[in-house]
This record gives sequence, structure tokens and C-alpha cells, in this order.
Amino acid sequence: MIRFEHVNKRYPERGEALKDLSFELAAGEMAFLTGHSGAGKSTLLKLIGLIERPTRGQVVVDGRSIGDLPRRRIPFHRRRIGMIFQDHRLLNDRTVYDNVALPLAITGMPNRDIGRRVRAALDQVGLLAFERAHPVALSGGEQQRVGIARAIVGRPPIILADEPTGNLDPELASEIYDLFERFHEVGVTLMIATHDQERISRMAYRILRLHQGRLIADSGNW
Ligand SMILES: Nc1ncnc2c1ncn2[C@@H]1O[C@H](COP(=O)(O)OP(=O)(O)OP(=O)(O)O)[C@@H](O)[C@H]1O
Repeated sequence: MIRFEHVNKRYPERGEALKDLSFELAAGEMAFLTGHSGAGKSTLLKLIGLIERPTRGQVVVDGRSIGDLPRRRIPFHRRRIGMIFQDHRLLNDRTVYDNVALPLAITGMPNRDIGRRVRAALDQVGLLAFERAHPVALSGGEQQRVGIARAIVGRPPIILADEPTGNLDPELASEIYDLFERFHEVGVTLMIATHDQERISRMAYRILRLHQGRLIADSGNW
């Protein structure tokens, strides 16, 4: 589903963020990505989402090398990926409904279909009652779940999460990880970047560990 082949990423002003990175994530697999701050976790996720492009090597998603994907194909590629960020990046002047509807609205989907999809996504994250609320009126955990609803509303086969629970207390974080496991159970491919060592060792999924841009451990290959 996702394959890195000898990938390097160099930021002109900072040097190499990823070095000779190779791994493969199978369809339906759930994996954690960990490592110190600055190890390259966000960069790796950005390469999959085509927010950044590799300097060398290939990133293959769904059997297609995305490095040379024409600009006009990028929106279609991104629609297959739900991205979740630590700071959830919600629009505070829009309702919860509008925030979740946004990725569908820009595809030109009819409003009736959008309504059905948005309510299904909000139901999955347990926020159906909040569709008219504004994000500021919600708790941190609820806001994060709105961000998750927005990521899944297009039913992407891949979910990438970058420190999705960094600002949440352990109980709220557990709720978010329960959700990820539910997505995993229905066949979504997930990669979750986190510093939360205690949780990832307890949850017993594959762990990819970066250190200074190199993959230094991969429990899937042990
Ligand atoms: N847009 C950018 N421009 C220049 N350098 C960058 C950019 N993004 C990341 N870097 C650099 O690349 C390296 C890897 O950063 P990255 O954000 O991928 O690490 P990370 O493991 O996600 O860190 P954290 O856990 O702190 O989020 C760091 O040295 C960082 O300063």
C-alpha cells in the first residue's frame, strides 16, 4: 500500500531530514512511527501526502510512484488519504458540520450526499449532537475528534496521524486510539506518529523508529 525505496529528503536550509529510508506498509496494516523530536516523523508523513517531495528515492502508494505525479493529479491522491494533525487545524468561524463537510464540498459533491456523509462521520466519532456547535465551544478531545471526522469523511483507505493526542489527557487519548483501532478493524491502513512510548508498547502494533532521519528499528521486520 505504501512503500519507501531508499528515500532521502533534504530541506535546503536544514540538511537531510530523512536518509535512505526503505520500508513497506501493507494494505490494512496499522503502524506507529516514533523517534525523538526532529527525527523526521512529520516529514515522512508529508511525503506520503505529497505535502513534500523526496529529494531521492521513490515513494510508492497503491502501486504508483508518486514522486512524478503531475500537479493536477495531487488532489485525487490526497483524497485517498485522511490526515490528522496535533493542532487539528479547524476553522473556528465555521460550525463543526461545515468543518467536516469542507473536504467533500470542494469536490463538488451534492449537498444531500454531503449531509449523509458528514453525519455518518460525526456519528463514528460520537459527535452527532455537536454539528451546529463551533469548535471553540468544544473540549480539546472533542475538537480532535472533529479533526478525525474531517479526515475520514471522504472514506479514505489511508489515515496518517501526526501526534494526534499530544495535547490530550490519557483518557481522551485512549478514546482516540480506540477510534484508530476501529478504523483498522474495517481495513483502513494507518500510520500514527507519536512520542507516547508507553502506549505504543502496550498496543502491540508494528513500530517504526526513526533516529536522525534513519529508520533504526522496525518491529514488523523482526
Ligand atoms: N519545512 C521545513 N523546512 C526546513 N526544515 C524542516 C522543515 N520541516 C522539517 N524540517 C527539519 O527536518 C527535520 C525533521 O523534522 P520533522 O518535523 O520531520 O521531525 P519530527 O520527528 O516530526 O519532529 P517532532 O516530533 O518535533 O514533530 C528537523 O531537523 C526539522 O528542523
